[in-house]
Amino acid sequence: MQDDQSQRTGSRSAASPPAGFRLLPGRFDRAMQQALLEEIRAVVAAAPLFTPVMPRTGTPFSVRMTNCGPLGWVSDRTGYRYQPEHPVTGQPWPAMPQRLLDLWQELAPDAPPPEACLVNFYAPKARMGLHQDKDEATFEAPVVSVSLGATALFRLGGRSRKDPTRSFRLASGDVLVLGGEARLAHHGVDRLLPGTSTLVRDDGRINLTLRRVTPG
Ligand SMILES: O=C(O)CCC(=O)C(=O)O
Ligand SMILES: [Fe+2]
Repeated sequence: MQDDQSQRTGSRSAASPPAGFRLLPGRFDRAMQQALLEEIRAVVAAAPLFTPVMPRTGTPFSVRMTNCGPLGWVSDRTGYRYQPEHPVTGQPWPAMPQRLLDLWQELAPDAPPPEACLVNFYAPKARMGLHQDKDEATFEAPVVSVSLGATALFRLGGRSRKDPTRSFRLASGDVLVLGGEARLAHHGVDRLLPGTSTLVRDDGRINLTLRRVTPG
């Protein structure tokens, strides 16, 4: 028999996940998801979603983005980077909701506070290719990610792009932590599973990714 965790991670025959990987299914209940969604709506009202493009090629991402916190992650033809202002409005990013700062405190008590919360908005056909989160100047803190809305089929690999990958589902309210050995693990979203949540309208998904960018 598979236990619940191995069923979720599809890890029956694969190697065990890297140390520092944590999946907290249902960490946010529906009421907390709703409250967080309202806070993210306020963030998007102040800092509208933009469509990042790939460096050099200018190919648009299928995911639209914004940020909250002192720094925000952006991508344009000149590269990937963190910056204190919105690339279109030139305004500072809105503050990070206290609920997210509390989550970070709970999951990364020894790390300095998060500086960036990237807000990824996925329409039903959006995806995110396999990548590492490595634009930060420090990897001392974990990446903490919160999923809202449609379930994502998430892929997690290793530090090398060639390492084997495993797939699992990230449902609304799930929290994922990539720290320690897993901090530089490759990961991506293969696709969304339609009809899996009513939280975000039109089968959309929002992912919030909290990161420390500069050394503490
Ligand atoms: O949407 C997700 O679950 C992953 C997002 C991600 O990997 C990123 O923003 O770097
Ligand atoms: Fe990532």
